[in-house]
Formats: sequence, C-alpha cells, structure tokens
Amino acid sequence: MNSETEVAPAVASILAAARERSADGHDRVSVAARSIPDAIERAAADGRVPVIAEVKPTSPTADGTRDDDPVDLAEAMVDGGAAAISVLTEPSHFGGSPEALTRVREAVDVPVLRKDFLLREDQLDVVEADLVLLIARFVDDLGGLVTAARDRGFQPLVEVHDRAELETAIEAGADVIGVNNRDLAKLEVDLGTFESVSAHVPDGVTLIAESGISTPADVRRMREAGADALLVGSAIMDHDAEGDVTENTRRLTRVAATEETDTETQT
Ligand SMILES: O=C(O)c1ccccc1NCC(=O)[C@H](O)[C@H](O)COP(=O)(O)O
Repeated sequence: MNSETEVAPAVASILAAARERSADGHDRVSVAARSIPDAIERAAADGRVPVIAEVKPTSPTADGTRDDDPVDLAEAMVDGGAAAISVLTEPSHFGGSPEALTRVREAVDVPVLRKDFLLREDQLDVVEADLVLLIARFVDDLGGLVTAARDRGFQPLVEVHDRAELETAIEAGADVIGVNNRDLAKLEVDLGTFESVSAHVPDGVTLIAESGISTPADVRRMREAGADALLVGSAIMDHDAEGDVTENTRRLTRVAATEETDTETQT
C-alpha cells in the first residue's frame, strides 16, 4: 500500500479505522450475486443511463448528513431508474453500516455494491452483497483479494485512479473496473481522470466512472469516454438541500446521448 503521507488526512483516518475493523465471529460468506453486467444491459435496453446510485449518509466532503432510512433512499433510487445500488458500510466517516446494506439488499432486486475500505480477506465475511469494492491503491495483494472475493460469490469492483493502477487491476484479473475521478490525495474531483484512463481499458471489462458526476453534461461526457455505468453519490443524496432522491436519480438516468434529444425533464 502507498504511504499514508500520500493521502488526504481524512483518508488516512479512514484507513486507520479500516485496519482496526475485524470480522471476528462472522462465518464465511457465500453469496449468489445478482449480475452487474446484466443489470447494466437491462437499463440500457430500457433506454436508461446505467447509474449505480449510492446510499451515502455523509462523507468527509459532504455538506451535511442525511438521516433518511437507507431502504427508503434505495427504493427511491430504483424508482428513479437506478440500475444498481451502492451502500456505504463504513461507519465512522460515511455513516454507513453492514446492517443498512442487508436491509437494502432484501428490499430491492437490483445488484447492491458494498462500498467500504476493505484491506484484508476476513473483512469480506461481514455481510452479503452482489459486488464488493476493492481499491487498488490500498490493497497489498490485489490478486489474492480478487480471488478471495470471487470464491465467496462476490463480483469484485476494482477501483483505480491512474494508468499504473489500471495495469495492477488488469494483472489481478479484474473484469469490473471503476475509475475514481476523486483524487484521494487531495479529495479534488476531475472528470478528466476517467477520460485519461478509459482509453487504455481492454475490451471485455465492465467500466464504471466514479465520483463527481452531477449534471446531464457530466453524464454525457463520461458515456462518450466509454463508461458502461456511472457511480453517483453526492448529486443524488443532495446532502445540504435534502432534495428528492427519485428526481435526482431520474435526472441522470434519463439523459440522452445528445442534448437535443434529452428526455431528462420528462417524468
Ligand atoms: O466522498 C468523499 O468525500 C470521499 C472522501 C474520502 C474517500 C472517499 C470518498 N468517497 C468515496 C467514493 O468513491 C464516492 O462515494 C463515490 O464514488 C460517489 O462519489 P460522488 O458522486 O462524488 O459522491
């Protein structure tokens, strides 16, 4: 793992907490996962932009906290056309929990991603999910953790931020890759990150653009750069205004390929 001097203080704190979290007392998970490529295909066939909408109560960069029931939020996101749901399970910096994920997965029929900072194999056994996030930068033995996740039935979503991490992800056997536009060293977001990495992703990989996507123009930009799906948290959660989550999701799932034919304002 890279030195914590190369990450923002909030991320160093997240990692320190993650290192302390153990899965003692949990049995080994075995999950029959809902397929993310199938969910993406279903959304596209239905004319929706494939969006993985994130239940993210708060975060180090959020302007507040939403205390809504995670199940209500997830159902509202699916009503807005979300192809899949991401649920934060990190408790101390994002207000998430494994229990929230379990309740959400029971309530919706789309794939559910466990969004956390997983560093070790035992941490995979905390809760069932369809996908688990593995952040290439923070995992020492990425190939080992990808295999351990698959052995349990999870689909690993490997997150990268640059071309070197993309190579590491490919060598580790990743076939679902997310490019995070948020730089975890500065917590700044730049959609150009996805554009600079996506051109180098091999065919056959399910490619997800993560973070900083908030407008129809952002959606179009990421799709034009090759994103099969978009992971969106803050713009849907709308932490400060606590806006309508269904409408916030619909605004992004209804974006057409060209501005002229946009259906985003239709209900
Ligand atoms: O979102 C944060 O503030 C954050 C801070 C430190 C580490 C990670 C962080 N976010 C994790 C994520 O990857 C996002 O929740 C996800 O990609 C959605 O991003 P956004 O749409 O920008 O909320």
